[in-house]
Amino acid sequence: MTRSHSGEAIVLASNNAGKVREIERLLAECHVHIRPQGEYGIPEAEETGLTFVENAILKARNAARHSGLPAIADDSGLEVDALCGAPGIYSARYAGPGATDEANLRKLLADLKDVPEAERTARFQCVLVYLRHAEDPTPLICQGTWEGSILSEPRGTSGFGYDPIFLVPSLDRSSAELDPDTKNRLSHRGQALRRLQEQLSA
Ligand SMILES: O=c1nc[nH]c2c1ncn2[C@H]1C[C@H](O)[C@@H](COP(=O)(O)OP(=O)(O)OP(=O)(O)O)O1
Ligand SMILES: [Mg+2]
Repeated sequence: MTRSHSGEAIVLASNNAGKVREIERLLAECHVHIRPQGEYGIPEAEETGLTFVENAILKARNAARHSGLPAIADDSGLEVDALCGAPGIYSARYAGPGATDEANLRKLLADLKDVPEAERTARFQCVLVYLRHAEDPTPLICQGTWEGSILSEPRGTSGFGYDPIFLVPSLDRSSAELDPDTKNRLSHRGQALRRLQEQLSA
């Protein structure tokens, strides 16, 4: 952990409890001390970027600025080929501002109702950004991608977001049917976090 001052907490710039659980689980293994931004009463950043990396930087900078601590942010989403990459960076607000996971997932199923199985390919994208402080000019940026396809009905109860309709072809299960360690081993977020850990300890 040479990039963060030893023992100092890192703020996790996310209000998504599902993400926080997954990231905490992975980072616990390497003794990184992270605290979700909710514990510091940090106001939510506006996600005005046009790319995952821009939004992740905006979120991390907002958390670092308000806390005075290093920060990690995750910007992620689902790209569906039949929808030309939508909902993409707008995944969290696909059914409108402040939409629930359930509303977003239902809208996606409705938009794909006439799309045959073979054309329902999709992938999760995750970009993680680590800033040592709000003005850090050299953020660490790591990415992960998870290929799959969109089911026609939800399956499983684990995870969050679009997990119940994301089919992991190699396992013939939805990502909401995976236990947390299996999801972290395969997922876009797990891949990005392992890369970030390598960079943090380099
Ligand atoms: O592993 C995943 N399994 C299922 N769904 C997922 C996953 N990873 C991202 N997603 C979906 C959830 C949300 O609709 C969007 C992320 O949006 P994104 O703005 O990055 O996060 P958010 O607003 O939920 O929380 P926050 O910005 O506070 O971190 O993509
Ligand atoms: Mg968000």
